[in-house]
Amino acid sequence: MPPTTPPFDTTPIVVFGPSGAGKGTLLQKLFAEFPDRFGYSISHTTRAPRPGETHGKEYNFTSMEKFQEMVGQGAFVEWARYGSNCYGTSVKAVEEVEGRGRCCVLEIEMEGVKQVANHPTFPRPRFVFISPPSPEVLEKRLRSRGTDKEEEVLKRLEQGKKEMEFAKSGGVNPKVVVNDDLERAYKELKEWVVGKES
Ligand SMILES: Nc1ncnc2c1ncn2[C@@H]1O[C@H](COP(=O)(O)OP(=O)(O)OP(=O)(O)O)[C@@H](O)[C@H]1O
Repeated sequence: MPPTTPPFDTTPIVVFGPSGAGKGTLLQKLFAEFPDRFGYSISHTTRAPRPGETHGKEYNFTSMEKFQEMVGQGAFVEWARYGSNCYGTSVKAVEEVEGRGRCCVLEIEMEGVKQVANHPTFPRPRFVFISPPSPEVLEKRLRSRGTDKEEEVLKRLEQGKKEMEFAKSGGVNPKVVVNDDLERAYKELKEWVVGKES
């Protein structure tokens, strides 16, 4: 699969998969190997900025009223409410990454993936699902990552099952990369993302 339009294909890439499957680990490798090729979009949020956070840098901070207005206008590729705050990726934020000549990478969860796939105007991105080799390995990785309490681990595993079912359901028909051996999985992801030229 060669790179397409000059200098390369900037069609956004949606990365999803169970928590602990290795999305962050794989993307970190990709961004490190290709520092000028990819970018994350700046999300909108209704939560207040934390000390040190700047509007337009970490997030586009916005009021709930404005956020809801944008939802009504179809301005978000995907959005969600977590607790009392809303978070979303705007079409414009994705286009800004493309405008900088970079390929926008969206690392999102299942509900967001469904919204992206069903968005009325947003062009279809490329979908890749990062799968753990097995549920047992996923559990082991989540535990050895050591970032979550027991209750959180169980919640992530439960949600992970739903993500696995969704990926198989044919809704978005993603490229599937099984993250068994990290170097092998990375090579497969890289070849799918950038082609075999690198
Ligand atoms: N191929 C692999 N073999 C062994 N361990 C791995 C592999 N890939 C990732 N890991 C480890 O598994 C854990 C989970 O990986 P990571 O944090 O990248 O997952 P994630 O999908 O980004 O999770 P989240 O959605 O919660 O951010 C980490 O401790 C990571 O170092």
